[in-house]
Amino acid sequence: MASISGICFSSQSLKPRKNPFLRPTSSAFSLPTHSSSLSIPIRNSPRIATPHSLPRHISPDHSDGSAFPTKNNHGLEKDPGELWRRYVDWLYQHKDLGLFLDVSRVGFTDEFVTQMEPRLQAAFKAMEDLEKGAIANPDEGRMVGHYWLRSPELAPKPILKSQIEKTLDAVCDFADDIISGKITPPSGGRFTQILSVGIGGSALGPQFVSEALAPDNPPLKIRFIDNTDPAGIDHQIAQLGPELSSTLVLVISKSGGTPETRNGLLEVQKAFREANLDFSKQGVAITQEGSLLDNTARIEGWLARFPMFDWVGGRTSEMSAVGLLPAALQGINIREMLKGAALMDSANRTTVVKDNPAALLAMSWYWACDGVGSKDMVVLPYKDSLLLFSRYLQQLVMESLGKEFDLDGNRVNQGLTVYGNKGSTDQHAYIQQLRDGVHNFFVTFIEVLRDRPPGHDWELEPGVTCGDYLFGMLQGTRSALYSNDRESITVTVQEVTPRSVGALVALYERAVGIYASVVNINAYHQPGVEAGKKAAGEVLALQKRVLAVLNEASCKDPAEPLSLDQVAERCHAPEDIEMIYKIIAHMAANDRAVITEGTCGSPRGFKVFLGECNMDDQSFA
Ligand SMILES: O=P(O)(O)OC[C@H]1O[C@](O)(CO)[C@@H](O)[C@@H]1O
Repeated sequence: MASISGICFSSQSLKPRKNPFLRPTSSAFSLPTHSSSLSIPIRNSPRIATPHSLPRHISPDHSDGSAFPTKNNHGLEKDPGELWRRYVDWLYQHKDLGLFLDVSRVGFTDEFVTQMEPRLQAAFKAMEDLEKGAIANPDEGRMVGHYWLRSPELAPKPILKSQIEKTLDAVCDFADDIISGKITPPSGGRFTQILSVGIGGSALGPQFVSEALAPDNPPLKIRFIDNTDPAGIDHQIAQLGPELSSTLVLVISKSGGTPETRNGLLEVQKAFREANLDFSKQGVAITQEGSLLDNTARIEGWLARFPMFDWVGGRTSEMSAVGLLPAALQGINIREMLKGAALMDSANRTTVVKDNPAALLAMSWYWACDGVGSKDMVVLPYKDSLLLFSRYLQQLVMESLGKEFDLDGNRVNQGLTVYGNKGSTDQHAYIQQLRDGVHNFFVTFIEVLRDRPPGHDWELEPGVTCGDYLFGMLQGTRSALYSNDRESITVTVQEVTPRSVGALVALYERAVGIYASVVNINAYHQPGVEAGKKAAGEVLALQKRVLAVLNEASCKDPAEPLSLDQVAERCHAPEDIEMIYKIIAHMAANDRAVITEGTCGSPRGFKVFLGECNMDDQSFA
């Protein structure tokens, strides 16, 4: 009997069919009834005809008869004098932070601004209530308190204030003790590496901040396991090599039950066992009190545990222990990060729209994407160290705004797509399409004025430095895009410092919250993610049934393999035959089942049996 232990897929033979496990979570686009009492200002968009030029979820016939702002028929303003006046008129500056926000290259009209005013005022009120401890995440019945993390005095209860302060002190003390060598690994010497195990909001902030702010020679270097990809995990562990014995492992999970993170932990613990190391002496948990992870860490006596709070969401947890502990261990000044965030929060509490940078962002997003996500946000920092900002923002914005229903239960399929990388690198990749191709985006440039630390610059040709080129590329791209009616926002900071990074995080957290209020959605839950997790769980449950069926068959008659139809029937899941084929193919590729009489591209021909019969397996009984 011929056996094939690995198979290849033919795209022709595996035509997409309905996958019962991975049902779409949102149905096709449909028009909701908008029941909010406020009218939503929308634009007629005669500027450039695109399929998305009218908001899709809002009927233009407002019951209150409000007029739509009309737009300049000749595209965006091009007169240099007018543009300069618009730039000066709308430029926002935060003096203490050295941060500027330029929304002049977004073409909103005065009429649009006037019509947005009541919506933004309502959003400010909602934000004020949120900061005072309202249940701002109604689906989960939770307060939303990430702003208190940098201004504990604003926390609505003294106990919360003291929890925040105590945790911050504990983070600082622990990081100091690790760096100074007061706390040492069992093997002696000092901790030299951090291995951070976490995913989503429990990884993206720490990754962004590390890339942005870690010094060239940090006291501890950081690596991340942020997936359940075994090869990726092996790579990280292999890279640590003998330094595993001086690695501090941070296991970060708010819920304490995320499968990818649990798997990462189990894999790392196995590596520790194989190296004869005691994981508990090097493991640190950051999680909600009483979670599975917290209990494990407590029972196993891990080196330390830090709390995550119920009222801090994963994607807004950078200023909690989640972001602060890894940052502090890398020698990053976390109190400065908090200060930058607090200053930005304070600026964003004004109810004067023009003086409120988060509101200016939210208003510009609304204009640029018709309030329905009709255009994508391309984030282009012109600074290598801010490379991961777009990836960080991707979760913050898309997990917050990508919602099927609004707060009144109407199907709205909201969202705002975020992607990006860095300039000027992307000039030589996809900016060709941005300038000339499909007009489905607006850009956010992140500009950093300081090119290099003082005293390090030099002119690579008379009067021109390397940084001048970077500056020129940014300004040139901004102009070239605008001349072809592509809108952009520019956020400028003096330098990439803990303070400016804290301010950027706070700016976007607030902009997302305000935008969500304006479009009437809950920014603080993520029901769609649960659907994918549930479906993945169902696939794994089916795999267990398949294994049990194969095992039972092998025990009865090892010489008689089963067809896919037989396996599906014995699993009582004939409708899941495609998934069963994929499960078997995956196991075969990993030497965990033997497929006989099969050929690539014709799954129906496969017959399958398990190499060994496990008489103890009662799972199918
Ligand atoms: O910190 P946790 O609970 O492991 O969750 C990780 C991530 O998973 C999500 O819940 C989505 O699955 C994110 O919101 C979160 O940041």
